[in-house]
Amino acid sequence: MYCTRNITDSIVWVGGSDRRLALFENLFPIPRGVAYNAYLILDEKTCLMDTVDASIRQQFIENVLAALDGRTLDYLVVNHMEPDHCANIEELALRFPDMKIVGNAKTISFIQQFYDLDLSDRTITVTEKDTLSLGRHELHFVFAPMVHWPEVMMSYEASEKILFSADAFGSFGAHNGTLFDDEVELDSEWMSDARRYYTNIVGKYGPQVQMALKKAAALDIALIAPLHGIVWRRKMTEILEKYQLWSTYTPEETGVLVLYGSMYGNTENAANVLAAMLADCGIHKIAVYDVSNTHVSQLIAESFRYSHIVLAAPTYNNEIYPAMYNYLHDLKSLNLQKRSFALIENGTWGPLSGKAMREFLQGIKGMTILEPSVTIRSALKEESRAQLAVLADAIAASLHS
Ligand SMILES: Cc1cc2nc3c(=O)[nH]c(=O)nc-3n(C[C@H](O)[C@H](O)[C@H](O)COP(=O)(O)O)c2cc1C
Repeated sequence: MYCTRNITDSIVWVGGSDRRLALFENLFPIPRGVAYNAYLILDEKTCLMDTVDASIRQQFIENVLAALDGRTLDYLVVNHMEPDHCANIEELALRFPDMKIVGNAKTISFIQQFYDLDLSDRTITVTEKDTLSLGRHELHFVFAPMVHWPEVMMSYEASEKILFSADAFGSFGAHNGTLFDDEVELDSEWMSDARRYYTNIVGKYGPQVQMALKKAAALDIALIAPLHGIVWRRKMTEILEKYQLWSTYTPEETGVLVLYGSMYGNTENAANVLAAMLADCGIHKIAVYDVSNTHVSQLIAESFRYSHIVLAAPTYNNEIYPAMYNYLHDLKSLNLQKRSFALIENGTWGPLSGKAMREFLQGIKGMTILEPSVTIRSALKEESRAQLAVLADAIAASLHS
């Protein structure tokens, strides 16, 4: 049975949710599931804005057919060619032989790479200068290359002022019947999932997101309809402000993120002691995570959030403890910048993890390493505890500067 909601009188959400998938992109845990959004515009012409993942194909087709109510589908606009949004192009092409597929030149070439579909006479290739009239509704195309694939575009519907934003402004999380930002717990649920989605999937492309935000700023937008997560209509400013911070790598919180790895508990002890010292210094925005039992996508999201990051890791075969290494690798490849770090190393016979972490951080833009770096030889002693106290003071001074 179909399951749809209207986002306006003439535009229907025809997407769906998957609560069975454990890992999005086979990488990211999604305990709250994930939604794949698609939208059908009903006018003199009918126009579908993207499709959905193969996992919810049946629900999606039922939704589209119900919303069409016997009409045919004239256009499919493909804003993003990632398979979780384009998995039903073939199915729709077969069901609606007269349907035209609308995309930019890259989109059309990607369709041919993914599918064996005869596209002759079926495609409309658009540029940013083109418009597509559906009757009362008119679509304009706003290219957003590398947010986060090269073909990505957003479509702006001028009569109802709707931005179909592709993956931008999307989030993990299945819909609970609710669809709009004013129907959900924004801060406790959706914003943290939007942060984890953005930072891990789009985070590397801050400059490209900035370009897309500038283009969006020139539009009069009443509603943002992304391909994942909630539809933004009342709290658009909140997500736009977050995108401004995330895409410029500006911390959301002036506070301290303490990340530690530990086998026998001694580095963990040092992390806890430092956190307590920071609290004694009057710092209360502190978050402590064990890198071994917190998914790296959460560590990345928190790293985009906090201004100061303490890394505490044992030495492991003359290298960085593997779970910390894995985090650092992601952090660097996702291009995080403008952070103050502090380092705590541990080792029993030749501590080297501090030096190795320092080298790893060296290439990060706008990065400061606060001194002293603390060395622990197996377990914290009075001497290394005193070093931690000096480090806590240095972090406090940096936070208050
Ligand atoms: C597989 C393995 C490799 C290690 N490699 C080194 C090393 O190269 N250099 C060193 O000083 N300690 C090394 N250690 C020892 C730990 O780094 C050291 O005991 C540290 O204090 C452990 O901290 P923790 O109590 O937080 O787990 C190694 C330990 C293990 C299990």
